[in-house]
Amino acid sequence: MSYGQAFELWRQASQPDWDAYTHHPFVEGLRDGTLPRADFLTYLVQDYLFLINFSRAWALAVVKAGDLDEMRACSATVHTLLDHEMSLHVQTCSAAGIDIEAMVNTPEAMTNIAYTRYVMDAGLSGDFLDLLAALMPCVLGYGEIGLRLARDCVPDTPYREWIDTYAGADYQTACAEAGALLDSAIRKRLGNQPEASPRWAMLTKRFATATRLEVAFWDLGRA
Ligand SMILES: Cc1ncc(CN)c(N)n1
Repeated sequence: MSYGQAFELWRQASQPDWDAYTHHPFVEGLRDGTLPRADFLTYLVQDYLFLINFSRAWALAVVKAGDLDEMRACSATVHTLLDHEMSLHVQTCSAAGIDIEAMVNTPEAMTNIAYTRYVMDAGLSGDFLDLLAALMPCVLGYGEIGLRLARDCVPDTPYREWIDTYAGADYQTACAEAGALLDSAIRKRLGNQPEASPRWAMLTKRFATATRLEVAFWDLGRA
């Protein structure tokens, strides 16, 4: 599955952090089923809080978009986050006796604050491309992780539902559309040779920083 040209270039430029993100011990624990349930639930509650702020950042992308097609693509992502991805968190936590009130009343971990506010700042202080560069590791990294784990996980991992959410058609379509949005937004603003633009290095750096914040986010589940 390809998520577009800019993603491929930024992904390569962000090594070895990209692999540290997508092959983190937490991810391997999901794959082989050894991740302790308590760690998973700690992560899921923090991730629920993360997704609330992350949805706000995609809503900011609607504001920063340059035309109706970009607005539609960003608002579709807000909808996917709020009405699909977060259901996984609510249902899994509810089955473990953690209700929504308990989730929203959990204090945000510092790493969580650092990540979502970094993304929000990219959008507030920068333009649409700055914001997209900071948003992409989240969306596309989980797409890549989901596909790999669906292929390589042990058959009886208790984390099959999580894996299926990110490997599933809905999430993979969202990834393909996000990658296409990124390529088209770059082409519209920087032309056909974006790597030659003076902005390219900063955009690459934003993607790399968000990737490092993803690595740190997995560690929340180990608290
Ligand atoms: C921290 C984080 N990064 C990415 C995703 C996938 N949208 C997520 N749910 N949480």
